[in-house]
Amino acid sequence: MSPKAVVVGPPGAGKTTVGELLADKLGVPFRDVDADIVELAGKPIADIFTDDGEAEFRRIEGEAVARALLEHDGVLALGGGAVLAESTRKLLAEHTVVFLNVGMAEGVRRTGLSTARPLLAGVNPRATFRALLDARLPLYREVATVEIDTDKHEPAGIVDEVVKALTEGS
Ligand SMILES: Nc1ncnc2c1ncn2[C@@H]1O[C@H](COP(=O)(O)OP(=O)(O)O)[C@@H](O)[C@H]1O
Ligand SMILES: O=C(O)C1=C[C@@H](OP(=O)(O)O)[C@@H](O)[C@H](O)C1
Ligand SMILES: [Mg+2]
Repeated sequence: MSPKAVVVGPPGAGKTTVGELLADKLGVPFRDVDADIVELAGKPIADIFTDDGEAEFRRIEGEAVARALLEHDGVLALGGGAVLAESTRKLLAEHTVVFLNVGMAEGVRRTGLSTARPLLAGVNPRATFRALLDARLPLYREVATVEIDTDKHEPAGIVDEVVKALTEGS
């Protein structure tokens, strides 16, 4: 059993939103590792960061991704920082991985109103987002089968692009 597609990318790229629509389109189930983590920990992600720290969140995340890759055969969305773990990047080498990209301005706009992402909750979200992109872009590209820029398109259009890119690549 293996996911039809694993979706990675920065916060606000639309992994959850587009991932769900993509699963609908392909007629397969959708699973989001962030939701798995919330269920496992029994509390929201912001509370895990506050109570237990980022390192503990990443430990739980690494295990949750590994389990989901084994168990899920639909579309699987990861959290934006899952690719930071080398062990996760190694596992992803065996999978079809869709990298949804988003630029700093649009990423900050999309995530700006939410308090659910503790990493972006600081005083300067634009600088934080910029630094996050600089650190992670090479990692997303290392694992990606296809890369789709989401800045200028609605989720439904992005789904069509993903399906096209995956069909062309297979
Ligand atoms: N292509 C898009 N255009 C406009 N808004 C979007 C797009 N993709 C996602 N969004 C919005 O951005 C926010 C973050 O989307 P989400 O799917 O949670 O991203 P991620 O899971 O990658 O962090 C949501 O409010 C969502 O509706
Ligand atoms: O970028 C990150 O490090 C994170 C992104 C979040 O998921 P989304 O990318 O779905 O927002 C969530 O896993 C956590 O807040 C950490
Ligand atoms: Mg998400």
